[in-house]
Amino acid sequence: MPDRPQLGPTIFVLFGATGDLSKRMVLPAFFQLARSGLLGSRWMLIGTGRGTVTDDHFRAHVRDSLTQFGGGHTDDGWDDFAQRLRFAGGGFTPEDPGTLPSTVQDARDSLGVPDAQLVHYLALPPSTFADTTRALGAHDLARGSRVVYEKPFGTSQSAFRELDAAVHEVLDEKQIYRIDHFLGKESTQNLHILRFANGLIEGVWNREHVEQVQIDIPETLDIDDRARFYDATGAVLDMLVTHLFQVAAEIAMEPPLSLGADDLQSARESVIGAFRPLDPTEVVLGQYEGYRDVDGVADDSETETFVAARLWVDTDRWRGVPFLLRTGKMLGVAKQRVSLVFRTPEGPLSDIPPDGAVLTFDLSGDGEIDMSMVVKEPGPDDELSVGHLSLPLDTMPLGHALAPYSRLILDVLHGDRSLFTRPDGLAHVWDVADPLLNRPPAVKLYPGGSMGPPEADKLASPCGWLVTQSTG
Ligand SMILES: NC(=O)C1=CN([C@@H]2O[C@H](COP(=O)(O)OP(=O)(O)OC[C@H]3O[C@@H](n4cnc5c(N)ncnc54)[C@H](OP(=O)(O)O)[C@@H]3O)[C@@H](O)[C@H]2O)C=CC1
Ligand SMILES: O=C1O[C@H](COP(=O)(O)O)[C@@H](O)[C@H](O)[C@H]1O
Repeated sequence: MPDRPQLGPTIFVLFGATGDLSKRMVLPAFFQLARSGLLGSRWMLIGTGRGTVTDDHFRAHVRDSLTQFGGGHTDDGWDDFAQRLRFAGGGFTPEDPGTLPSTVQDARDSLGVPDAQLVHYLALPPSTFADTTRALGAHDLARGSRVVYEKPFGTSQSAFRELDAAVHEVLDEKQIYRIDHFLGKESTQNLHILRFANGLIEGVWNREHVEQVQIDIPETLDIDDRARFYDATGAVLDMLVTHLFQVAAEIAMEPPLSLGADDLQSARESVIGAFRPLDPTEVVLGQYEGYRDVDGVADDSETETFVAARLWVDTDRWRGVPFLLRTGKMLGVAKQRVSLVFRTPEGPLSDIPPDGAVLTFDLSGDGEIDMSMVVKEPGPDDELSVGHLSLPLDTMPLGHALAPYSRLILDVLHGDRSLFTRPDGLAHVWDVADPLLNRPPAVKLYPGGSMGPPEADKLASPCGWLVTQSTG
């Protein structure tokens, strides 16, 4: 990231500040930015909610969140951070703004800047996005502001269009930041940086050299702490058409004119228009055994906790190359792997190990890039074997990895929209998902700790999934 200019005076309004996402992700991310000196000194954070909470109670809540989810090191920098926190209660609807307008005015007065940049972060249930946006317009808090929408931004083509229209009645597209935190991961950004910075990689980034792409995010997590949300959502909406599609678009995109925000966003979002609508016979849905016994899950729930899909990208670069996508809960291993499997070359060598040449991006943690290659086994004979090279990104000497939410919030504060989704891309997402949503295959049961229903393995044949239970 090139050096960023100093942040101007900013008021960050966190809607849903006492909720789960704020506690686990947004507040720790904000604290990381403050402690790293990336926020400068001219900012305030206002939490909002429907209850009436004093500033001091809110500060105590924030401190608890940081202790629990921010790595526990709150002492350094806490006093300065705490005195910038305020709470505005009483809810926020088009009819009644509660105390938010007056709290914003107080924050402007404290900063001594009447036109401080307003950033609204909607860490709220998606059902409230439209009304909260209307309320921003009604109470004169939308003008010149930036508004961050959590996912999912719509749950079907029609719901997406309705929400998009409601939001655009109040805001210009340039003010809107639809977040997908997988785009904020260090390794995800390396999908385009590694490619465009290295001719060696860019030269083979196509169907002539790549046999298949795997985007594989198995999780060992269950859904106990968010069962109601999950049961109404499922793996297809929670992960497949959101995070996995955006990562697929990062891989599949054509070179943008520049890595400037508009060009990068355009390249990524427009290739989604070339994703072929999913064929339900190329999708496997699963539910882990015992899911229906979880508190908050319906006894007869058909919600999928696992999805594997074969996606085709109909561009000259990728025609005929399967993109294999897989994710699920309660699986045997937790990994976040994106792999390009290279074709075996024609030539003088026979017995080349299949799938020996693989470039892998590990999206978890600070990220890692790995390369497997077929090499000669040292010794007297020409025995072939597969060797591995690893580049953990946290070993880069000048690196200071930011957590995905920290990176994306920083981008919003600086008005950089490169890593956010656009409505044209999202409209295509729903075109691609529609056949699956309308004609889903039967959900197969799988035992917790396995790698999902066996039918998913057939989708990936002949190569098979690179992440297996023993990879863990
Ligand atoms: N939690 C997670 O792991 C993830 C969440 N997300 C997304 O982030 C957003 C927030 O999620 P999460 O924090 O889990 O949600 P919560 O259910 O915890 O809700 C957040 C807050 O919103 C307020 N709220 C709830 N219902 C309403 C309502 N009807 N009207 C107005 N305010 C309401 C509540 O605050 P109060 O009572 O103080 O008003 C609540 O604490 C969602 O869009 C979700 O999809 C995305 C990725 C992961
Ligand atoms: O958005 C979500 O992402 C998480 C996985 O994200 P990560 O931060 O662990 O990489 C997933 O577990 C969750 O179901 C989904 O809502």
